[in-house]
Amino acid sequence: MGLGELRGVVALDGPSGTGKSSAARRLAASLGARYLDTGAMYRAVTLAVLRAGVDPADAERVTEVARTLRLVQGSDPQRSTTTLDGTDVGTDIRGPEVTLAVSPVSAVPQVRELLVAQQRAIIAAALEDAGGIVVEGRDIGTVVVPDAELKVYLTADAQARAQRRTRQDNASGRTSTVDATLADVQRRDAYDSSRAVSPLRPAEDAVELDTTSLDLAGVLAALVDLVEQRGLRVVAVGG
Ligand SMILES: Nc1ncnc2c1ncn2[C@@H]1O[C@H](COP(=O)(O)OP(=O)(O)O)[C@@H](O)[C@H]1O
Ligand SMILES: Nc1ccn([C@@H]2O[C@H](COP(=O)(O)OP(=O)(O)O)[C@@H](O)[C@H]2O)c(=O)n1
Repeated sequence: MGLGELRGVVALDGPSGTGKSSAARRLAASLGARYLDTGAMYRAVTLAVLRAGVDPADAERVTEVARTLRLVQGSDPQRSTTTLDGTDVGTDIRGPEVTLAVSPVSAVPQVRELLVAQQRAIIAAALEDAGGIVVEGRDIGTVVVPDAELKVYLTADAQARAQRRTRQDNASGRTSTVDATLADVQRRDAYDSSRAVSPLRPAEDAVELDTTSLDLAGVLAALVDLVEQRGLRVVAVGG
């Protein structure tokens, strides 16, 4: 028997390497729901900024790039796609240049305004089509969907997060060391938490889940429990 279907929005927020993408994708897939990776959208705008030769700190020109690009973010948990002007950029947006520049680009209020509007449209369409969606990012519970049925804020020790991210980078052919990754993780944590607009922080009504000593299966089980407790899982008659 399947796990049943998700009804409503699950918002998953938290810093880098806490397991948001992995857990969100698995949760959505196991509950017949859609999945939205909002970080991929900020990364795609950043890639376009870099390709245009624009300084990520130049808010005016960054806004111009964000206004003119054609960004399409998919919501299929089995195959989460990101395209820029019709071309798949799923690999390029994970590169170190984008990771280095993404925080300043994400701090530009006009960029956030454009992307939040697009995210809300994707979420509305997913609720209409599939009934449920798992959305992950930094401001989902606080700004994008403040009335989400379930908000979870994932945390983990910085060291554990850096180890996970380094393993992931090395597995996808990007050489990095734990020390360098730890420095990057801490730099982005500080930048994302201290920006003026939509800083990274838990929503007041979010459930905090520390994933430091949980494996992915453990994180997924905790999330399924929370979905269940909130009555967000609908089991089809005879299912
Ligand atoms: N609880 C966990 N235990 C072990 N590895 C994990 C755990 N959560 C995530 N990972 C691994 O860490 C890496 C980063 O996870 P990811 O889901 O991309 O984090 P985030 O989206 O929060 O940045 C991935 O390779 C993932 O498989
Ligand atoms: N909802 C979101 C999602 C991401 N972001 C920004 O986008 C960056 C990349 O997000 P991500 O989720 O892809 O990053 P990782 O944690 O996976 O490395 C973050 O460091 C934030 O600066 C944001 O500002 N708001």
